[in-house]
Amino acid sequence: MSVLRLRDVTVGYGARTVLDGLDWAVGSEDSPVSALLGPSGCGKSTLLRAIAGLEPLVRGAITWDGRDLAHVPVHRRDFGVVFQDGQLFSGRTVGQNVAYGLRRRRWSRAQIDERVRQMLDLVQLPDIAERRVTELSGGQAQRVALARALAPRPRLLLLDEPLAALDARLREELAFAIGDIVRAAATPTVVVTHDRAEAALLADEVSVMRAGAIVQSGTPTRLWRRPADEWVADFLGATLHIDAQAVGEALRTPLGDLEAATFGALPPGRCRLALRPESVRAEPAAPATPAAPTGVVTHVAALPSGLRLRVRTEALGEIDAVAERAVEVGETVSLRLDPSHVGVIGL
Ligand SMILES: Nc1ncnc2c1ncn2[C@@H]1O[C@H](COP(=O)(O)OP(=O)(O)OP(=O)(O)O)[C@@H](O)[C@H]1O
Repeated sequence: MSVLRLRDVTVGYGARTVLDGLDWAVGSEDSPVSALLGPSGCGKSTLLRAIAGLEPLVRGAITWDGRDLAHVPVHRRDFGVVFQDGQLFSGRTVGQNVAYGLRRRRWSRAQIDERVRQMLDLVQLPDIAERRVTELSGGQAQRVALARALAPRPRLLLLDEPLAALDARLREELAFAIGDIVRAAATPTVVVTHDRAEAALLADEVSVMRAGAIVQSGTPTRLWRRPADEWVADFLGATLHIDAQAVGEALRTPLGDLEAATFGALPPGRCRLALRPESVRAEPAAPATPAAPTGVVTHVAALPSGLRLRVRTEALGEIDAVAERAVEVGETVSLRLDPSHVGVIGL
């Protein structure tokens, strides 16, 4: 599989630098789908536009298979692009939309018909070639936009927040589907999103972007388990950071001991842990030992995923936790860390 490499990529609007010496590589065999994840305004769309050839570089280079793209115009890059709202041609049918890039490339009528059929099968919308695009639901429209972008066999697909305009349930369903579709088409793909769950649903590798630079890349699991710093941990959903100390086989924390071996190689001495609400389990039962950490419940909310609590503790003040059994405000609970939801920062 071919690889897109960015080296020292710098892009600005007027005097303002938006991408600042950015290095990145996407499209490797192991990770055909890469997500670019970052908060609003960090430069994700600018980066996608620079890759597409729509923004000039102030400095640096973008190469495809080692070849510099500086003088390759947008239409010669053979990159497919899908934006947030699909941007289908509203006066045309679904089939005419999917055929658009093929007509421009002067494919024959028979080749176009066959490819349109293949693409609509791929996005699981067979039999709608004759339909007007104004009659489609939001999810169907995004599938058609994907079919249109993939039809001319682009060597790279760029998706800019492709699910942002859809409701939550459809977003999740389509996130899996888009991942399947681009892998089936064997097209390396970059998808821009500000939603960490969407990034994990879609991509093999996630790159976290902050203020014009990539701060960490890795599999979603790697990012949850080993966030590069506290900012990355928070952006990925951490609500608390605590100190921990490796002592023999144990990792000592203000919320009890963990088995150090669970975390793989840890540096000797102190480290910092990133906790999400799911990292802390609260039990209404009294603690087994007097030394076990406890807290008093101050808030309870029933979320679809289970009970979410806020608990006042002596050592750490108010912290977030989850509970499997019903608890009430004012109740004392024992607290236990769930190592499968604990991240170690900065390794
Ligand atoms: N055409 C432009 N002219 C001037 N400034 C721009 C232009 N486009 C973007 N910017 C600025 O560049 C910064 C990065 O914008 P960009 O759209 O790349 O961010 P983003 O991470 O995609 O954000 P979002 O998730 O909100 O779309 C923002 O501060 C934005 O205001």
